[in-house]
Amino acid sequence: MASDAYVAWSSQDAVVCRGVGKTWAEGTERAHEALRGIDLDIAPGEFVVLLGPSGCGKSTLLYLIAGLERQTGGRIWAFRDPVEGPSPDRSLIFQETSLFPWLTVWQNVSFGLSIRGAKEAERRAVAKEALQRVGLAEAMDKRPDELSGGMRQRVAVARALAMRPKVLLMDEPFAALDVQTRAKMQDFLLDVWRDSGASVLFVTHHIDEAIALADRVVVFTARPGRIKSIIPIALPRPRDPFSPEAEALRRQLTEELRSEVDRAFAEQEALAAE
Ligand SMILES: Nc1ncnc2c1ncn2[C@@H]1O[C@H](COP(=O)(O)OP(=O)(O)OP(=O)(O)O)[C@@H](O)[C@H]1O
Repeated sequence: MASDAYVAWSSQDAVVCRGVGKTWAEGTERAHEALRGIDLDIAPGEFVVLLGPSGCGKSTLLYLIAGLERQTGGRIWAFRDPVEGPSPDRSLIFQETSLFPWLTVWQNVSFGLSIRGAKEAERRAVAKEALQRVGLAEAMDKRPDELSGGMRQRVAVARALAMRPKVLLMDEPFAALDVQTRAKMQDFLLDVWRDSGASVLFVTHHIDEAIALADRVVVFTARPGRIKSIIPIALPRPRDPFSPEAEALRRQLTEELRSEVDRAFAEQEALAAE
C-alpha cells in the first residue's frame, strides 16, 4: 500500500529515498555506519550514476533499494510502495555475473520465470526476446563457459530484462572488462535502456563512465556515505568524451571526488593500523 504522506509529496518517482541510513551490525560492538541521511528521487526512465570513493556505501544503497537488505534509518519507496523485500520490478546486476554453469544461456536467462512456474515454451520465447535485445540470440543454446566476459555480462542484462523490471540496479557491471569491451558495453546499455524505458541506478568508480552514461551523477562523501552533490549531465548522446563540455565535467567531478578519496584512504590506513 502507498503511504498517504508519500503520495502527497512525490507521486511520480520510480524510487524515493528519504533520510536513508544503514549501520551494519547495529547495536553490537562491531557496528559500522555505511550510509547516512540519503535523500534521493529517481524518475521513471532516468539514468542515475552513483560515484564515490571505495567503501562509501554505494553498493549498500543498491542492496537497500533492491530490498536485499533493510535500512536502519529512513524510508525507501518504489513506485509508491515501501520497499520491504525484493521484487521483479527491481533487478540487480553485479560486477561478477553468477550464471549457472550447468544451464544453457536461455535457461539462465529464464531462470526467474521458472521459479514463477512458467512453462518451457513461454520461458524459451521470453529468453529469446531478451537475448535478441542484447544481440545474443545466436548463443541461446551455449553454456556460460563458451562465452567471453562481455557476453556473460550481456546474458546477465538479458536475465534482468526477462523479468521486465522497471528499475535496473547495476553494481559496477563492467568493472571486470577491458577498456574497449567496457566502451562497447556502455553503448549497448544505453540502447537497452532507451528500449526498455526502465530507470537505471548505476554504480561506478570511473568518472568517464559516469559522463558517458548519466542523466545525473550523484557524488558520495567518504564513509559514512552522504550525498555530496548531484550533477546533471544534459549533453546529447552519444557523447563525445573529448568535447569541451565533457572536459569541464571531468574536471568538476575530479574536484568533487578528490577530497573524499583522500578521506577514505586516511580512514582505511587508520583502520589497518588498529
Ligand atoms: N554485509 C556487510 N556487513 C558488514 N559491513 C559491510 C557489509 N557490506 C558492506 N559493509 C561495509 O559497509 C561499507 C560500505 O560498503 P559498500 O560495499 O556499500 O561500499 P562501496 O561504496 O560500494 O565500495 P566499493 O566502491 O569499494 O565497492 C564498507 O565499510 C563495507 O566494509
